[in-house]
Amino acid sequence: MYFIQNIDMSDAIKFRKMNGIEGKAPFLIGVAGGTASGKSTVCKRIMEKLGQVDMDQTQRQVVCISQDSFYRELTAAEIVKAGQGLFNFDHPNAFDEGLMERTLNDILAGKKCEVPVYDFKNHTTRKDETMTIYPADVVLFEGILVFFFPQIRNLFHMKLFVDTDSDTRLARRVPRDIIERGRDLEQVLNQYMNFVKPAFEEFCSPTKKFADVIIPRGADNTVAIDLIVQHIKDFLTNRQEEIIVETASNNSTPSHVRRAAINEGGQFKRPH
Ligand SMILES: Nc1ncnc2c1ncn2[C@@H]1O[C@H](COP(=O)(O)OP(=O)(O)O)[C@@H](O)[C@H]1O
Ligand SMILES: O=c1ccn([C@@H]2O[C@H](COP(=O)(O)O)[C@@H](O)[C@H]2O)c(=O)[nH]1
Repeated sequence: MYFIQNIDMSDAIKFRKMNGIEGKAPFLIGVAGGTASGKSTVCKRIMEKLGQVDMDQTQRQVVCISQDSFYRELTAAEIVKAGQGLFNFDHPNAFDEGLMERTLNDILAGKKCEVPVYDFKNHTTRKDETMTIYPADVVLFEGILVFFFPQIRNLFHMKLFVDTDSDTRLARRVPRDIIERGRDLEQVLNQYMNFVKPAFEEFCSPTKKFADVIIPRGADNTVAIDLIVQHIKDFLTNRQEEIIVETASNNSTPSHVRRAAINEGGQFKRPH
């Protein structure tokens, strides 16, 4: 058994990625938690600490997808209700469970996927735009109900629950929905009291028991985030080692790439 000291991508890994020879299933991490608990912010911190944010999308080893992309298309009558804050976006029926499951299975099969982009202002997915998800080694999937559906929950290799108290969540949701999602104060508060809070208690909060790691205080909890980042780094290091060994011994790989993999192997350190 050998260890690699850095996690930079080698020529061997780049060759495989560019030629679609990804093969290996990514490590799939589910990130659940109530609205405005800090799920996206925690995922952003993890990506930042892994040096993924400024990287080209095609080269990223870690990618993040939101469950918001999987809100189902509403009927004309439902869109009118949504505009009045009278549609329940916090109920499991608001999501396209089938599309979510098919997409995650494609991602686990190492396929490149197109994911819808959700428009909160109009309560619909953008007709002319999708987000391309390139094969990666680690995929974060965040959303209020990512642990609710058993078929989806069972796909995760690691489950995180961002646990932020409801006062803080409401205090963050109000300005966010007004500034970023085009709502007014009355609409936000009515929706919160009628749908968001009851649905959190009925559908989201009970899924905390499925989590492997609960993150109190969300992105403020740097200790928890650092532990998770270290776990991902360990996974990436092991994955890189496996790919280098396979590439170096695979005769269909061009010889210069095999040589690069063997050279990378020269950096291996024997354990003490
Ligand atoms: N630790 C924090 N301190 C202050 N503001 C935060 C913190 N975490 C998140 N926020 C803010 O709260 C809002 C909701 O956070 P976000 O990460 O989008 O939550 P979620 O993805 O769970 O809905 C955003 O405006 C974000 O900037
Ligand atoms: O059209 C929509 C769709 C969703 N919502 C609300 O969004 C949150 C989930 O997103 P978070 O980023 O996790 O807060 C959910 O509570 C829905 O109520 C919406 O208001 N309008």
